[in-house]
Amino acid sequence: MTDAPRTGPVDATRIPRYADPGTFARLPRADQVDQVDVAIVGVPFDTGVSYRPGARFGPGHVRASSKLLRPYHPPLDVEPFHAQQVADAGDMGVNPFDIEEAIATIERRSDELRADGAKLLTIGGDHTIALPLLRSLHRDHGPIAVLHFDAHLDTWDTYFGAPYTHGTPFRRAGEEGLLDPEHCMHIGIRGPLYSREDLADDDALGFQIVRADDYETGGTAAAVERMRARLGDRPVYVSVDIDVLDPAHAPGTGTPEAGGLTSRELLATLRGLAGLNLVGADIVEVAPAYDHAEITGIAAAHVGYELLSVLALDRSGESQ
Ligand SMILES: N=C(N)NCCCC(=O)O
Ligand SMILES: [Zn+2]
Ligand SMILES: [Zn+2]
Repeated sequence: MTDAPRTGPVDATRIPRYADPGTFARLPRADQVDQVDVAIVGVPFDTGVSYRPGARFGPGHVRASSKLLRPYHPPLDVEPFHAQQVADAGDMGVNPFDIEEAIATIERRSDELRADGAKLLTIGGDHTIALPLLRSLHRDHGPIAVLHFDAHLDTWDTYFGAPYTHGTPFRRAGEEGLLDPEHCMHIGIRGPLYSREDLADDDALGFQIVRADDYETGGTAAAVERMRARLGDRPVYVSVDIDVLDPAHAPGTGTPEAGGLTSRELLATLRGLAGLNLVGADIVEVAPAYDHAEITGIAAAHVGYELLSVLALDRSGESQ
């Protein structure tokens, strides 16, 4: 990274926030800057869902809900848009009628967008998209420590015989050798399963679990401690299914489950990643048709801001 001046967001004291076509956080487009450290990229795809559709509209909604973000992050003492060049690379053009073609496109576009060293923060889209993104990252980093925030395990085998769905990406990733089984973790798991075997299968893939209920007993600090111990110094991919939040904090999603994290707990947990080796991240399952007053969109935008802030600390070599 050089000390070249960075192009930051549009100044909200000169051009009102609601005035322009929406990039994430009013950042420049990728084609407006010389070099990109972190690319925000939308993946408007929801053909993998098992219940409510609509996450294909997630990228636009999260961008629209991100206009109020400001340049300075006090708890981490970092300016995520100045410590690194962040830019919005727009949306991938993925086929809504052919899941296998869609995931091949996502994998190829991830390779292309990362070719010059940019890291990706991807906005879904349903959780299916994590599989091709991990395939792409595995080529550069080998087995990945996946930190997965979700109400659901997403390690099921098939739905209606279909192997590529939003409930199965981490099962496929494990089978394909993309995961580092000593260093993966789910956070926020809760609710009914199909059977006991779901947990045994999940365990065999290498996931440890911080359950949503664990926040009741140990609080955020204990969750962060377990998370950091599990991830160590491995290359970490952070996958945030917005349904990790309680439906009160994220109604706009396709498979809501009661009893989830508050947005404060999620944001504070993400902050606990400072200093770890993040190689990429996604925010998935935002389905705006079920949202109200941008509750879910704003939560997702702040998740993005926390991720960009810990990425900035990675790059500058600072840590908490
Ligand atoms: N939201 C995600 N990623 N997965 C949910 C799968 C839930 C199910 O239909 O059993
Ligand atoms: Zn989920
Ligand atoms: Zn999920």
